[in-house]
Amino acid sequence: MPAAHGIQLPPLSLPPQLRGLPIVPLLLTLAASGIALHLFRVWWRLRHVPGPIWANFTNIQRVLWVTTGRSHEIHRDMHTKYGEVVRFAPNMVSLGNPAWIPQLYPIRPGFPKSDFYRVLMPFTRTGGALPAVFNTRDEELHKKIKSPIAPLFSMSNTLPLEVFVDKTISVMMEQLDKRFVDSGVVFDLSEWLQYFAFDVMGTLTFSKRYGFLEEGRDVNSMLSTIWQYMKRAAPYTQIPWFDEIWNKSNFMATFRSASGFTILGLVAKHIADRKAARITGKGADHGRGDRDMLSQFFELTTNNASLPPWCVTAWTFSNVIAGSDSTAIIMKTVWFNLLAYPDTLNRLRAELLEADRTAEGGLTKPYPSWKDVCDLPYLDAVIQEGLRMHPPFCLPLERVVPKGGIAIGGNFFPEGTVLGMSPYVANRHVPTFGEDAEIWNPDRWMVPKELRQRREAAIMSFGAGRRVCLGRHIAMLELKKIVPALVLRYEFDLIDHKRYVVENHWFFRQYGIDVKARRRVETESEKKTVVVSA
Ligand code: HEM
Repeated sequence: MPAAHGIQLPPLSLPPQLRGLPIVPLLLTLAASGIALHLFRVWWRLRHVPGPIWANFTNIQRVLWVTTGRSHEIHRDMHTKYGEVVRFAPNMVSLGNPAWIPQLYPIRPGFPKSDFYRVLMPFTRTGGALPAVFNTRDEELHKKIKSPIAPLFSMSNTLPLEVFVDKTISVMMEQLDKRFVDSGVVFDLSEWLQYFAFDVMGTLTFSKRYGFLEEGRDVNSMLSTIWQYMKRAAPYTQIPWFDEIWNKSNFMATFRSASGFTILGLVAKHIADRKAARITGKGADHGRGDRDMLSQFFELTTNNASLPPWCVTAWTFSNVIAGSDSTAIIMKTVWFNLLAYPDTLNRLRAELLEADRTAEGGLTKPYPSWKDVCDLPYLDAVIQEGLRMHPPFCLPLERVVPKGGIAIGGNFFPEGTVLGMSPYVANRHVPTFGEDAEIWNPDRWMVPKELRQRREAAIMSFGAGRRVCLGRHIAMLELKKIVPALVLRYEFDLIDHKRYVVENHWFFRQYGIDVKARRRVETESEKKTVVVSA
């Protein structure tokens, strides 16, 4: 043994009583016993819950499910195989019966979101992880940042925004007419619906379209950036402790751009521009005294000093990330299915034409107003069915069982267990939605009131309870505006329904609604149009 600083170290040797024992095998046995004991305890905790064997011991398989892009179907198949309660991971159980929604997603606090949602927080080296209304798990903080903006999203505050939806519709139609109508050019309708949904949210939030519709492309790669962000984040949601080390540490962020950074950059730019405009007195105003949402966000912080300084960023980030893709996904689902099932499209068009004939003065021109169409039963059924078929968020919406544990459906889940229900699974629950739950059938909503209400309460597309979607009225406004507007103006020929592709990485993505467009021959009443300027 070499001397350190001249001190002679004694040779390493075992105590005499241990000499002769097989130390290495002993250590290995001890380690193996420790691991076996740990795995036994992990399994024991939720041993009563059925599921695939590996789910008792590791999260790895559920991470892999998400990487396939088909986790929604895998989750559904797991429920078909194991029943309404399935163990997906050592501490995570998926529930599949919508009757349990009120227990799992109560209105009262005390059933917080799981670490899944922390993964979805954008992270920067200087600012750390940014909590937004959607992803914060801290219930106090959630209340603090949600309460001030909740009134902005009420139905009565949403309706005045209709004029901006109209403007965006007119830009879309101008572009479709110019580029595709009667030219025989095939285009992907799904892309244009996505451009529309984003440009509507851009208008509502910043008084500016992002320019997707005018340019007919993904300007500044914003759409692909959001998609890449989701795609990258989705597998980590299944193993959040790893995200903490890998994506949410300053050390790692030194070497690569942090998650959500680009979108935050875009949000920050809009906020900075607006601050500058406010100083020069050129803040955005819609001209009717209504201010865009960013202006309203600023006003809220001016009057409330107790709000955290990053509030405006968090609210705006929510609008960009939670409000556009989600609505686009439903628009695409509705349109793909209307085209794939032309009977349903014809029936919807007949309902709209009938309304045009019978309503006093006909439907509002050039696009039906919300008031004209909001109560049309078949339109409503079509939108509900679109929401049911492809909910945009398609992994279990996870919550953590509070102190004392909870019994749901005859199963007891101890405190700390993560429970979740996937909207895709709940929305296909056969006893609730019928044997044909896998298939597009708007008629399932044209049923007696009581059954319809039961189905409405069972649909999980907007989430439920305390954390139900804040923007659902805005989404319904957009959906009930764009669908009739396109139905009345165009005939689309779907080239091949097999080109339609869906992928799920927490958000759904669909593409391949390849169509040719023609102008529909309008009735006399429809020809009485008025011009809406963009
Ligand atoms: C069809 C369109 C939409 C669907 C299906 C949808 C779906 C959802 C779902 C499922 C949740 C709850 C997620 C959970 O529990 O983990 C949610 C929350 C939320 N959504 Fe939406 N959303 C849509 C449109 C919008 C729009 C247009 C906005 C904003 C303009 C928006 C803003 C929000 C916000 C802020 C939350 C968080 C609410 C909270 O935690 O208190 N959403 N949405």
